[in-house]
Amino acid sequence: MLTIENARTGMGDFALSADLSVGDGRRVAVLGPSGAGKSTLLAMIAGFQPLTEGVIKWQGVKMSDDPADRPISIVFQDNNLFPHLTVAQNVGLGVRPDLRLTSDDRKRVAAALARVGLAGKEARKPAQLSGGQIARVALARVLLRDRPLLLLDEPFGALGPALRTEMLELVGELVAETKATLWMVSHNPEDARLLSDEVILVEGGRAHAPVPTARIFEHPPDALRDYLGG
Ligand SMILES: Nc1ncnc2c1ncn2[C@@H]1O[C@H](COP(=O)(O)OP(=O)(O)OP(=O)(O)O)[C@@H](O)[C@H]1O
Repeated sequence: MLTIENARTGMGDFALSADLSVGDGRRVAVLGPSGAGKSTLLAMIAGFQPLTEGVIKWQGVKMSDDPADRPISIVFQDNNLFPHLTVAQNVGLGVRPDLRLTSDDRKRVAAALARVGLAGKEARKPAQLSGGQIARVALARVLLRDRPLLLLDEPFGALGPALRTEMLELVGELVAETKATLWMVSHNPEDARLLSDEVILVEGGRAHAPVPTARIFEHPPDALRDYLGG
């Protein structure tokens, strides 16, 4: 379980607080108005955004201050690929940041790429891939890292609706296979409906406790009513 206890952070005149927990294997959509602090919440969990108060615990133990030591993979909107590295190298970074891959590592990279539908694309550079394929490379890296918490910060926001649905379905399969807990920031409530069990609403300087997705759609809070069309 991930527990955020009385946590608070701030940047300039912006402040965000959170006091909530999410069980293992849950799929959580993080929704809320633009600028409300959705990315900030993920950055707090990942360790990029320091807390001014409170603590974040994983399985009851305070997480390391070093983001690299946290049990987390994070994918951002730009999919954080290095343009000068090949697809295989970009994925290999997930296991060995110095890219000294053993033959066993290379097999695992190839298997992860095959799992996301990119068999045979190992030697390409990101510029030689479509938007959907780039997103798949980022997911192959996540698969290889095999961390129990997967944080997605709008990684499919630039894709068209059909492709986005396809990618969300793939994410659903991958988290089911790896039993990871998913935290997904989205601007699109349909993404939440498709993939999440629970919704965390971020608004008014607060990340609220998770609510079952169905209940959010039946009784949308004011902050979501506009883009839920209610
Ligand atoms: N470096 C900074 N200094 C001061 N304020 C900042 C800084 N970076 C972000 N902010 C503010 O922090 C708030 C939260 O930003 P954040 O990116 O977490 O929101 P968000 O809900 O993810 O937004 P969006 O949906 O538009 O991506 C915003 O109001 C933003 O203006």
